[in-house]
Amino acid sequence: MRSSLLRSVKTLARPTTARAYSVDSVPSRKVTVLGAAGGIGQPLSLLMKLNPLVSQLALYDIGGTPGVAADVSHINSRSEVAGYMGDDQLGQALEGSDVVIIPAGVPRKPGMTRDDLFNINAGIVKSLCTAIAKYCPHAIVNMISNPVNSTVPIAAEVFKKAGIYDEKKLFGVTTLDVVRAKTFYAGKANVNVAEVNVPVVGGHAGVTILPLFSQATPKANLSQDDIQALTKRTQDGGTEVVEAKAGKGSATLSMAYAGAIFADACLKGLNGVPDVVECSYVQSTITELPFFASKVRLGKNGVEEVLGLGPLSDYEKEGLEKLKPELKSSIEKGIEFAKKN
Ligand SMILES: NC(=O)C1=CN([C@@H]2O[C@H](COP(=O)(O)OP(=O)(O)OC[C@H]3O[C@@H](n4cnc5c(N)ncnc54)[C@H](O)[C@@H]3O)[C@@H](O)[C@H]2O)C=CC1
Ligand SMILES: O=C([O-])CC(=O)C(=O)O
Repeated sequence: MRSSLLRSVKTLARPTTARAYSVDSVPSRKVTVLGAAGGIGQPLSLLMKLNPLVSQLALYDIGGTPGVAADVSHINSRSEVAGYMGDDQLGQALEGSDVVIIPAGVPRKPGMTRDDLFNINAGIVKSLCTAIAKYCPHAIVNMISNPVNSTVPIAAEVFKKAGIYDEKKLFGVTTLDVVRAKTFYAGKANVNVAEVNVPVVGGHAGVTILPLFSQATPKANLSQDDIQALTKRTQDGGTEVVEAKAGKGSATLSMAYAGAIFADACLKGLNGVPDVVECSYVQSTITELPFFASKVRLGKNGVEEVLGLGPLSDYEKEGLEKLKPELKSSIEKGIEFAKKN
């Protein structure tokens, strides 16, 4: 997955006018980024512009999108780029969209939890999802805005109220947890990072992030202390960046990368590429919780199959039980907000 994205980037960066891919064989796909002028939005828009599966790229924000769109549009890759700004243009940005990526909302500052963002971001997500229901009810939605554990249930409720909810099309983007787990594992196990796979399940906040290092490949003989340290570092990865940025926001570049990987997987699934599997926070029955992140097979309609957890170590089993109360209450908080407002 990552290597194919890098291949696309390299191909498109080549200084040649020859087409490195056949546009005719690739279906037209419109991707909309909501929050496109932000810290994540800008590099994510760049990466989506480099993706040859995208034919139309719509960049929406409450401000700043004309500049971002003009800038990105000069890149000599397949997609046509258009910028949209403000409520009046939201419908146009969304109309006909196949995949909507949402990195809109405020990021954390040091000392805050993701849940501290709820009060502002819940309303933003609700209004954007109301517009999605109206203008592109069949689009796949990639939710990045935090707290993901609650914003995905909010989106589901908004879509249910509008009568268009399709659980196969709503995804909480947890790819950054996987990206981090892979990087940290490769460092500790001293293996080639490009070959590493680690599923990360649960949710996207603190202890709800549960990396399954017992299933990591290539296998390495790590001590229990190492596994615990890797688990904690993955769970605290976002906080590590928030603290390093010291008040200037949270992960943006690594998130843009992760968001681009996940959107690319959704597009591949839509286009009928077989065996596209990524971890994502989706409606789920693999535990008693209604939303849960696990490996998901992506297909022409979005989620094709929510895959099970596989064998867990005792440490992971314990982690799974520990995360459930927090994840449950974040889900309930989202549902309650959407029902009340
Ligand atoms: N799922 C994940 O793994 C991650 C999620 N995040 C979350 O992503 C969100 C965005 O983070 P950043 O890009 O760093 O923040 P940012 O503040 O740099 O950018 C957010 C953008 O959203 C825009 N925005 C605000 N209200 C909007 C609305 N109603 N419609 C459209 N756009 C709107 C703002 O104008 C701004 O351009 C935060 O909630 C953050 O916590 C961040 C990193 C990882
Ligand atoms: O930590 C944050 O606030 C942003 C985020 O979700 C991450 O980096 O994983």
